Amino acid sequence: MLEISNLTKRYGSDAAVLEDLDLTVEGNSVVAIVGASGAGKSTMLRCINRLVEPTSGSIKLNGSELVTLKGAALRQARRKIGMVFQGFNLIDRLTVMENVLAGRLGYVNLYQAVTRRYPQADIDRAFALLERVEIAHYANKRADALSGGERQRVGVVRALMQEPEILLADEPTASLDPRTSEQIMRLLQSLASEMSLPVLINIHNVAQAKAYTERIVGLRHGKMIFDGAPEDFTKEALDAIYGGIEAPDDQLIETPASGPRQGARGVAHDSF
Ligand SMILES: Nc1ncnc2c1ncn2[C@@H]1O[C@H](COP(=O)(O)OP(=O)(O)OP(=O)(O)O)[C@@H](O)[C@H]1O
Repeated sequence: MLEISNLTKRYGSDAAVLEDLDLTVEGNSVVAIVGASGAGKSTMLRCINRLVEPTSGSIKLNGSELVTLKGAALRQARRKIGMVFQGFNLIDRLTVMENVLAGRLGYVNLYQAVTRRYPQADIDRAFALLERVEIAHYANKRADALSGGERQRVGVVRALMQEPEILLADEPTASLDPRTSEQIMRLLQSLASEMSLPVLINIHNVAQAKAYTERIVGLRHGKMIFDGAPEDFTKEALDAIYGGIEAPDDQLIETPASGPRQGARGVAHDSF
């Protein structure tokens, strides 16, 4: 379980980018973080994995305080936080398997890391996860030979190799075509439930947030102004979050069964 309380972040002496944020996310739960550009979505994820230092407040993962950690304790805690990135962050010249095993770097010793001699159990787990996301047949291919959707699956598996207690995804579908985006969202949703993982997804595409997550958190200027179920995410909530930018009505009526429509997605992504 993730418990964020009174989280505030200021960069230097600038105004707060996150202000007094409270958020609790249980295992299994997929939460979309939406908000206009600059609302503080990435800063929030980066505070959780401590790539950004929170100014004040508390972030607990399964009861352990993350904000005060330093050195080795921080490195150990970071292993428990899986990250999925918009640009996949793979090493192109390495194989899929090598990229995936990089998820174990926080666990193996220096010799194993440098020589890339991973324990057999790690290799077995990597294969099992690659099979789960249906790309095991690409294990020995170079990462740059894969399509965007396949690369993102590698990114997801690498994060899962960390045996994370939470998965953070920063715009995981923004570089993908609409159909592939939906597959990745569905995959994240299934994995959250199979692995009892809380998953936080920063996402600009409101239609996908509504279709593939069970809770939406809306940020505006660093404050949480919506926290509720997708069905309660009305046009008023959308307008409040996006500051009067007129949202097309059809963004609000999508369901997982029908899937987001091309038009709605285009507007959501381009407008926000
Ligand atoms: N390292 C930094 N130093 C100073 N200001 C920063 C830094 N990183 C982010 N900011 C500022 O913090 C605010 C929030 O940025 P953040 O990237 O968290 O927003 P976001 O909601 O993720 O936006 P986007 O959707 O465009 O990625 C912005 O005003 C940004 O300029």
